[in-house]
Amino acid sequence: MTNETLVSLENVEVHFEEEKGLFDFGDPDVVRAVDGVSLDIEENDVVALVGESGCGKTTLGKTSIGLQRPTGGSVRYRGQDIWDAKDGRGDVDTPYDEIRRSLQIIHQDPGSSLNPNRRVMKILEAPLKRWQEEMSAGDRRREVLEMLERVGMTPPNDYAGRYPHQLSGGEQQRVALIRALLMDPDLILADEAISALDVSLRVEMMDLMLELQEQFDTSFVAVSHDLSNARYFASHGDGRIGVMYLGRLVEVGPPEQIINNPKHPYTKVLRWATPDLRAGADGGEPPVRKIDIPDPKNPPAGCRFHTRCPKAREACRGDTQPPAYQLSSDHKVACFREDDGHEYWSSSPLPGTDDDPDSTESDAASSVLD
Ligand SMILES: Nc1ncnc2c1ncn2[C@@H]1O[C@H](COP(=O)(O)OP(=O)(O)OP(=O)(O)O)[C@@H](O)[C@H]1O
Repeated sequence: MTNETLVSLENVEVHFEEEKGLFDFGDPDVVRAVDGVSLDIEENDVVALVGESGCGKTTLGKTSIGLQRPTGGSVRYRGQDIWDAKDGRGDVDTPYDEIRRSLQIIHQDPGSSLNPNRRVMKILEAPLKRWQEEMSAGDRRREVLEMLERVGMTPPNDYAGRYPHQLSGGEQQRVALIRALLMDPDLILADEAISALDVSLRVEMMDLMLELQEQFDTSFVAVSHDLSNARYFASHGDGRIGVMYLGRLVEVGPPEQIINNPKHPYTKVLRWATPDLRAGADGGEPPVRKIDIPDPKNPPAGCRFHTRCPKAREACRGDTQPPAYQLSSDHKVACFREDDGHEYWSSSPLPGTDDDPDSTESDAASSVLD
């Protein structure tokens, strides 16, 4: 991994205003899908975003590739603010078209993103026609066939002549991956790109993405609700796992740190909730006080996780959200417990937490996540 920053998110917010009914005159409800996230994505980087449904993974992923406009903060591609480039504000060093080409996406359901009326050859020639206008028709076809062969779709001529519905889910996802790569992108967002595949095909697809990542010098942001898959992808790609909770990035770090030595109490919950990873100390009750995830339209003050956290104290529900404490060059945690001098340590444990002297049995429930 080189240290050149490709995409830099600084204090990014994405707040969605919910539509009101015709006779509903109050202020619109605001969903804080992403709320104050900073993250640098390097060249040849791999970042796997994990967290419960609705925590903002997809929104953050789309914001990283310029598909979602943030309502606050900035998103830069090689130093150029993406939305300034789009709106033509200030001196634009990198044109928006180039940014769009460099930041690509593959979706969970490739079937719906591939034109059902076009054969694979036509689908895959399109990006080359658009971005490499000087390429001859013969070279274009050769390149497409070579890519099909590279991803194991052989004989390539046969696959090139098929329509998307004549491909399996795994083959459709390969075509979507080739189409993204033919744009010669710097970063691909893989949004739950393997979750619709049979379990047996998931590792194969992750291996293929990582193999091509090396060959094409591309970075990946992978959105996943499964911590084991995120671990596989991030560890084989020499990358990081980012754990999200209610719009916040609560921990980001190398996969082995996140799995074997998680620092944020919420990361421990995620590990507990992942059967493949639940072992030893995690074997018993879930390390959480309440199952219910708070409403993202009305998130708790202070640390977003304090209503469920078994370590929460009075200081966690104050006005301040925990900043990201840097534990090592690539490991950050947003929990007051990482600051030895924080008032957390002198404040009273909240009722029902591990340190509450009046607490008896944990009132944790037996199932935590969906
Ligand atoms: N266009 C939108 N308009 C309004 N609310 C939205 C919009 N997109 C997302 N949201 C809301 O923002 C929050 C975060 O959604 P997002 O899809 O980013 O979460 P996620 O972690 O990717 O969830 P999942 O794993 O279920 O896809 C959710 O409460 C969702 O309902």
